[in-house]
Amino acid sequence: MAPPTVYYVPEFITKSEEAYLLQQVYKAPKPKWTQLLGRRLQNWGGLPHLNGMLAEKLPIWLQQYCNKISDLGVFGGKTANHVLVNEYKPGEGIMPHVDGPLYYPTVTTVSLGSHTLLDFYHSVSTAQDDLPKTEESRYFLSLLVEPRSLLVLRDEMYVQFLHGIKGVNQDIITDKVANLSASSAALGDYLTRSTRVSLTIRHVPKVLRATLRLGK
Ligand SMILES: O=C(O)CCC(=O)C(=O)O
Ligand SMILES: [Fe+2]
Repeated sequence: MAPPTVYYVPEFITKSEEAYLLQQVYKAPKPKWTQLLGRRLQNWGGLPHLNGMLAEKLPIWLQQYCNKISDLGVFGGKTANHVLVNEYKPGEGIMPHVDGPLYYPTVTTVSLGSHTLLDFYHSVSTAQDDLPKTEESRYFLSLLVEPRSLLVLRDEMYVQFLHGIKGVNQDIITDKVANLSASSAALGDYLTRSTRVSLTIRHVPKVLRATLRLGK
């Protein structure tokens, strides 16, 4: 089986690009936000659906970064066409989950405003035995994602593991942080969270094209 693939690129964007992107996110009209339990989000590019996504044109400020990331080749020559903007206040997070089959096999994330710790868990179906497993016993490793970084998760990392963010105000850097050497943190650090905005940039392969048939 292919090893889990993770690319972590610190300082993928500059501070002024970060400020520009945050400004664009907060410029969006209020109805663009969906409030969820523990975070709020903006969906751009269309609503992904098993039958296909009715694609919507991305605004230029997102298209630019879709292009920049796609040019790395992480979507196998395709160009990202979907962006999820998540906003987490300190103490907020996202339950362990898999992203599902709509975007397979690559997910890329640009972080703005704050670091977070992304935690990975073995999925129940890949557990060695069928004893009930606690979240703690399924815990695999964490990745520290810093502001302005790019994270790319591919293939097995995407399929075999759940990912989540704990709803805490502070993260402790342990030896389970797999990308510590690529980050500016050190073992034993306590990192206090501020508001983090993440851009989850993906390629949705199955797209419905709205065809206009007006007359002939
Ligand atoms: O904010 C993040 O980095 C993770 C978001 C996420 O996992 C998702 O939207 O599916
Ligand atoms: Fe996710």
